[in-house]
Amino acid sequence: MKKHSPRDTLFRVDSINEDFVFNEHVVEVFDDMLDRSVPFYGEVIRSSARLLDCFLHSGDTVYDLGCATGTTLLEFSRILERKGLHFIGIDNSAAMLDKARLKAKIYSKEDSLDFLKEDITTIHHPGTGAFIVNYTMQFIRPLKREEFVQRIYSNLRPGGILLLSEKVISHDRRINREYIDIYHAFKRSRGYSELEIAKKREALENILIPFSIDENRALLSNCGFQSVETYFQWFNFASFIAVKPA
Ligand SMILES: Nc1ncnc2c1ncn2[C@@H]1O[C@H](C[S@+](CC[C@H]([NH3+])C(=O)[O-])CC(=O)[O-])[C@@H](O)[C@H]1O
Ligand SMILES: O=C(O)C(=O)Cc1ccccc1
Repeated sequence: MKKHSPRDTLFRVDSINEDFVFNEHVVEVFDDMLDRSVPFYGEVIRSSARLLDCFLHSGDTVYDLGCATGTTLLEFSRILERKGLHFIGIDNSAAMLDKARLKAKIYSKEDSLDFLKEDITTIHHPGTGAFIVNYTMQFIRPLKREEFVQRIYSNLRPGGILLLSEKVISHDRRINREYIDIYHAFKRSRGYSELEIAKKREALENILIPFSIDENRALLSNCGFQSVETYFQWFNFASFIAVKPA
């Protein structure tokens, strides 16, 4: 998939000096950016697929909220091909969805994947088997998150699951600082310069607002999810499974 994605150089020169938005410049380099900015991106997707395999039944529908260019659903449709699931990606960026549809076509998956332009905070898709929300709730205003998760909960069928991946913070200042440094070292190892890392950090300030693992857990529990666990963590990145009671 990387073949189709030019390298992310958005923060190399003075091309972006404003808050981060998902415009066409971002979309063009987006797959390369996620691949180099999210630790174990592919492993999180494959682990998520395992959980879908455990919890879902044939005929279930999976919605990927904030699906971006559709990478996750393409991988699911490959791994879970024989399970008889329906995969639908939702995003509010037309540019992202254009790219997602193009990729689905390139990989001959147009028949098993659908993409909808909707606001993920106002969805109405009752009876859903699973919602995937990867690296997207972190962009929703904190005060709006409970309503967002509540809506996901009420749209799940009994026994359905939410798989949530987020950048997280620690309220222990020392640990938090070290995790951020480790993450920046990871980005340097993936070819980003100090300046690019610093500029990106500034652009995301007040836009990407991470909760701690405990805050995310509490949020999920408060909305009715009784079983909540993490299934992946790498320093300040974590993935959660939350199951709606059957
Ligand atoms: N209110 C909203 N309604 C619809 N879409 C939204 C909204 N807010 C943001 N988005 C969309 O959420 C996506 C977030 S990217 C998720 C990565 C993906 N999950 C991945 O695993 O590849 C993360 C990132 O860009 O850092 C973008 O495509 C936005 O257009
Ligand atoms: O690039 C960064 O520094 C980020 O934190 C961005 C990010 C993190 C996780 C998912 C998507 C984007």
